[in-house]
Amino acid sequence: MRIALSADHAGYVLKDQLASWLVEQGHEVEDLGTNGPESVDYPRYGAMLAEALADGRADRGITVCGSGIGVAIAANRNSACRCAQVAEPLSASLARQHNDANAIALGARLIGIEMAKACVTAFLTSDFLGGRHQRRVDQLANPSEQEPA
Ligand SMILES: O=C(CO)[C@H](O)[C@H](O)[C@H](O)COP(=O)(O)O
Repeated sequence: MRIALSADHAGYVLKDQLASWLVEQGHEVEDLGTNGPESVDYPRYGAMLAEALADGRADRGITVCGSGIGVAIAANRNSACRCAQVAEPLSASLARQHNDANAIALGARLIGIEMAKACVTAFLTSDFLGGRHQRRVDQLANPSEQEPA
């Protein structure tokens, strides 16, 4: 699978660990940075991840900041991106099964490498269930099709 990764300064160590591990597993990884501890601003890194998904360079995305929240908010400003902030594997599976998430955001200050790998494995191996979930995902892209309350 082609997987794009990005991180801010709080997440780059975890991002690099995940990138090496994913390459070992045979995935094609695009590392969008950042690549050092200098303080950077997360909106750029969330946005770059979403752009890699939007233009078709990546099938899935993983983005990391201190909490996973900032990069997720930034990535989700691009309508091509459905990014779920997750801290355990069940949420990562549900993000695929119900939300057809094409990206996850991890918090490097919240979870360690083994939990991060468990989340990524669940994200990469779970399939979208379609059906009623497809209707809802379609509504995300086109809010005018939402059913009245
Ligand atoms: O966006 C965040 C919080 O929602 C991320 O966790 C950032 O990595 C964090 O805000 C960075 O904080 P720092 O004090 O500038 O290292």
